[in-house]
Amino acid sequence: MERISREMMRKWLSVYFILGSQNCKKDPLTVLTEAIDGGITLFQFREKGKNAYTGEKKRHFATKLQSICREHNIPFIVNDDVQLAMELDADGVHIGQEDEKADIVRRKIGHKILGVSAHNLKEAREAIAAGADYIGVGPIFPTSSKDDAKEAQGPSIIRSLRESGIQTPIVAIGGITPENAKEVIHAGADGVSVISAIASSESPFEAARELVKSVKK
Ligand SMILES: Cc1ncc(COP(=O)(O)OP(=O)(O)O)c(N)n1
Ligand SMILES: Cc1ncsc1CCOP(=O)(O)O
Ligand SMILES: [Mg+2]
Repeated sequence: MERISREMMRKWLSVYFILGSQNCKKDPLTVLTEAIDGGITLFQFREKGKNAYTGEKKRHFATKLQSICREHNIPFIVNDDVQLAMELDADGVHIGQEDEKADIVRRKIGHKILGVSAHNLKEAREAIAAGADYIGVGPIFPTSSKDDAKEAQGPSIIRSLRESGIQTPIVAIGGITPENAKEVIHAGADGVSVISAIASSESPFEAARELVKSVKK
């Protein structure tokens, strides 16, 4: 397997859904299946926060979500837990500034997809130098899905990264909805990453469809 091309990465970032057991109103497996039917392009398993599964329960839950992704050809990314990603032979890993260092993770995962969170130009440049295939930028808008989230920066952070010459694929995250998704795409993001817009929706299928439409417009 080779490193993913920028072109393919941009396509996959289009509507990037993140989920953990704590985010869902109904059965997470149903939520993921509906979201896939609605058109999501990439999935991240993010099991953290209050009452999050750990150990064997976490691993078992991850394998169920991964099977659904495999059935539908949706790449499966693991948040934070590099060891779990390797054990499951996931398609990639997402890490942030407080996690294991990106260059070390790149060495561990070979050519799997590496996503790294960045909040400013310095972090973005370091992530790219360390081997990130994409950067996750946010929170763009206020979010209640991450306890330790930094202050929202607005879509201007993405515009400013692009104006500073960052050409690596970028996904915007934090408080993104079908209503504001267009704004971040116009600012230069390749896609949007969401938890609550899909996971807390009465209809994850409709929510995913609306996001797909907004990102395309
Ligand atoms: C696509 C994407 N972007 C950013 C994040 C946030 O990662 P991090 O800063 O490590 O915070 P946690 O998600 O680990 O709480 C992400 N998960 N995905
Ligand atoms: C994981 C993460 N990183 C920055 S904001 C955020 C949470 C995004 O969740 P939501 O889409 O519900 O605002
Ligand atoms: Mg993290």
